[in-house]
Amino acid sequence: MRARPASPAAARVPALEIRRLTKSFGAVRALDDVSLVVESGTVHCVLGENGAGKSTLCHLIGGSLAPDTGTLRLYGKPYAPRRPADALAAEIAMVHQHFSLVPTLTVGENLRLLRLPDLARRVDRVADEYGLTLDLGARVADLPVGVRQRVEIVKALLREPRLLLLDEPTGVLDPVGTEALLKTCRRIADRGGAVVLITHKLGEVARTGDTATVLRGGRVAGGGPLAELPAERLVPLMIGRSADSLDPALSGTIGLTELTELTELTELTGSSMSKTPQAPADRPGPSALRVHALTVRGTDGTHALDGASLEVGHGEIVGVAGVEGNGQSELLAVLGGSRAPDEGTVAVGDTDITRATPRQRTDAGLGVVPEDRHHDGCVPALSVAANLFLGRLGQFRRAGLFLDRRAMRRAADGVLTAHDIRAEGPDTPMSALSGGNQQKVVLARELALDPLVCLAAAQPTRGLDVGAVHAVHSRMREAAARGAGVLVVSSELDELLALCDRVVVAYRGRLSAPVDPHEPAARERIGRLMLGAAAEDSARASAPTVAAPTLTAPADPATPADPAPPTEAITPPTPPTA
Ligand SMILES: Nc1ncnc2c1ncn2[C@@H]1O[C@H](COP(=O)(O)OP(=O)(O)OP(=O)(O)O)[C@@H](O)[C@H]1O
Repeated sequence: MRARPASPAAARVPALEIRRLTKSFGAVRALDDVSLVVESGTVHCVLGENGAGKSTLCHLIGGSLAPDTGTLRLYGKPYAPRRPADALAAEIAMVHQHFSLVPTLTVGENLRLLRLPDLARRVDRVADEYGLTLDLGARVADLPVGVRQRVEIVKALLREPRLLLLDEPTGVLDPVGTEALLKTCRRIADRGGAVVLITHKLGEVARTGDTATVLRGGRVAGGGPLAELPAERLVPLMIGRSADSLDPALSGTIGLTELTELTELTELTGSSMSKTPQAPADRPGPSALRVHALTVRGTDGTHALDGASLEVGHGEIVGVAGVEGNGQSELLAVLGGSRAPDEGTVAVGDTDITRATPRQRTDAGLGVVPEDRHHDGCVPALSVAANLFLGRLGQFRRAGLFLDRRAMRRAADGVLTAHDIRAEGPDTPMSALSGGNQQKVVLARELALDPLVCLAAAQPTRGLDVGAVHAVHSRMREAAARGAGVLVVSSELDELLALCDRVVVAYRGRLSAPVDPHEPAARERIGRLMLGAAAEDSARASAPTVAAPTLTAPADPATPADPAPPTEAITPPTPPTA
């Protein structure tokens, strides 16, 4: 980011002025008379529940959408972008919720697509100034989503923009990555640039932001300098009810624990924990999920998963913590069937699904919420109803042939209401939903599996507003209470501590022995395991506890899962020094 001229006159000109912006999609008014000002030298946070209009605002500033009415001014001059190239020409860079990288190319090849002069110098400069280094030779498809996000952020910074727009950038980052990004935002603002940061995390807002605007139902619900907007004023503006009404377990997930005003909430954490119910005798298999000695090797022989073992009991919620890139992505990919393990077995109930087809996994009762649900979890061009019943459309076929669309719509309507999914209707294309509402669709679909023996979810509350986080936690607890095993991979340690019965830590492709999140020093112990302390001992200790299971084969072995394409291994990141 280039330093801005420091003349007093220049300092008074806002970086961005938005006046009375309105944008509708058919009958949906996504933005309604929205005005806001972003001063240069500041981080301006835009907050609001799922579907409030935040991304639409970003798209209007970034030129990928045009407003119906309203005007924008950039550094004092009229600004009316009609296409993204106009925004780039005006030195605005954006990082969207969904990645725009070409997965089959390397990081370096993706950067070269920007066609920027002096690319090597720019890459070095971003690495020096912001500490954002990249492995230019790594293939994007092989990178965990957090690293892909870092590539997107570097891409934006390479342009040396005057205004940087970040649409929920930290959802896919682990705490270390989040911290680095927030520092980057701060540094940009301190050097005279301007940042618009869209986030659901109030802790991030408190640590990084200078000013905020809260959107609700497409309108400005409030805003101003954050010094005058403590959390107890922001939360009601965002969700229409007071912070006191929130489940204490939520406070960590949305970052409230970092706000001194609300620390007392965290003391209550634990009061609403799920309690492991007695598993009825007729549950299939000895446990809901058994992962035994799973190994996934890269083409260079390094281990992305290195003999990882894990067991989730019926009615139990088990969390996987860890710094990103320590095998969590590969574990979910193996469970979802997009990657075949080199060694080891996976069983759901009493069914071996190690090499099962997606259909066989579903039939065995395994629901999977993948890490990158936009690409792997849904089909954006299909309707919401089709996405809700993906893989189960057969239940709506009449005479084995015709799809009873009315019945499907009726069923979808019920799910939309039950899960508070904000969509015009079941026929709306998935691509027209806000990011958080897409996430709710994927979760609703996987939770509705019948039978649901085990749900494996990566970052289940990523991108969800505080109300939706509350609902998702409740649903996962309900699924466990009904006897399903729930495996949650999350970069939010607070979320895992609040939600789980046991937490294991991924480190260099291994999983530690479980930690009881209710023990007094659980956070510190997990933190040490995340940095590798005692990981070897712990992994050794846990290995014999999961014996190689004797299992039945899936019902239809006719179509074995495709072997995973050869991939380059990702070297786990060097753990940060404490
Ligand atoms: N291309 C589109 N076609 C139709 N409706 C759309 C389209 N894009 C957005 N919408 C609707 O506009 C409203 C605002 O969506 P937007 O994505 O801006 O919300 P958001 O605040 O970013 O939500 P989230 O936090 O879930 O990402 C929603 O009702 C959404 O369904």
